[in-house]
Amino acid sequence: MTLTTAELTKIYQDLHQIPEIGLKEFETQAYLLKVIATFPQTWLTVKKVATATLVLVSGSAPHKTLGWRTDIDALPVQEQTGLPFVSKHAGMMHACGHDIHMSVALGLLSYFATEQPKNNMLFLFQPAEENASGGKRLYEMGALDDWMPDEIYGLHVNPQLPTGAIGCRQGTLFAGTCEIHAHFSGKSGHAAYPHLANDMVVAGAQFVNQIQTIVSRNVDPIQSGVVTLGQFHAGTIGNVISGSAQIDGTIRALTQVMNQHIQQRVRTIAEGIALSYDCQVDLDLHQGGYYPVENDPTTTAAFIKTMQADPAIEYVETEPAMTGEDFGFLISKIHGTMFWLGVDQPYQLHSEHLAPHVGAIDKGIYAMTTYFKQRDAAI
Ligand SMILES: CC(=O)N[C@@H](CCC[C@H](N)C(=O)O)C(=O)O
Repeated sequence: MTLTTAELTKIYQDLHQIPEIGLKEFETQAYLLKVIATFPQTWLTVKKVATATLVLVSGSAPHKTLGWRTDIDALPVQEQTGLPFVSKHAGMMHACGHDIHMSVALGLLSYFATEQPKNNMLFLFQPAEENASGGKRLYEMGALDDWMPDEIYGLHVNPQLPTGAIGCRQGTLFAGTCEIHAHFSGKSGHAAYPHLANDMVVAGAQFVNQIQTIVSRNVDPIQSGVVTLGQFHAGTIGNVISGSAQIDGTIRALTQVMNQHIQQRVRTIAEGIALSYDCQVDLDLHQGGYYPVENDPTTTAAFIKTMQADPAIEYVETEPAMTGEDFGFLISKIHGTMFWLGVDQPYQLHSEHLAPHVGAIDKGIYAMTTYFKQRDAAI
């Protein structure tokens, strides 16, 4: 009854074709429910919460609950992979590998729906990892309360690791992030009369430049941080002075203290620009649940030991990464471990060309089935 490689490949290709933006994963949820309905249901209980799906696997002699979290949302990216199973949703793509994540989760669930564990297991198919802290939302609305896991685990694909390799580390795996949304408002006017207007292209450009000094001048060089401004919209035509500029970006840091320090510098610079350019700034710094992903010492030691002991698993000790994950929130509430699953690609996460190696699915399922069986017996 456990899903076969051919079935998992088909599931992956189907999911790849129906990417949806966070909190709108209706088709994805319907597809997941359809697949889950094909598993033996004897010890499964399925619950829907908006676009999230929670599945409890009731153990034979439960003492604890082991949690597995997968994210289900996609990105507003126009796919350019040329794959025969390309996204059917214009402007949307699984460019962060959540289609692989879901396939691994379904494979794992199909195994434990057939082989009953001793302890309970909770499978959380979570929306909105990319845009709206889906994990934090579910936790805070009490969706996990009845089935709260004692430990929680999750993975993320890694294009830079060989297919199926497992990458992990003690301590921080992923950075904490914080979105920057800055809107500058001045006075529009004719290009020929700058003295009668208040140009937000110039104010915005100064903001972009001054932000570059944060990492070079305000971050301890022994530590690290990133501030990327990925979006700048201002103006409509070359001979009109723009009265507004919208600039969006993201902060990354490996500790919450550093994240907050950088947030404060962004705030101060934005206010300084507003003062010196005599304009208004509306600044929204939004961290949500994107805390640093801090792996728990106990669960991570057990996980790494299992990975290293199995000759069929390629285990790699990885460095912390500046990618973010709203798993950071769940892992701040529930002890657990996150790890990378290699998908061997020349492209980065979020690239319109990303086409993860599908061979990673079986290997991810094998690694986690092995670990969960050992953990289930040990606790
Ligand atoms: C793995 C990955 O790429 N995660 C996203 C998480 C989004 C964080 C948030 N929306 C932000 O932009 O700060 C990432 O961009 O790292």
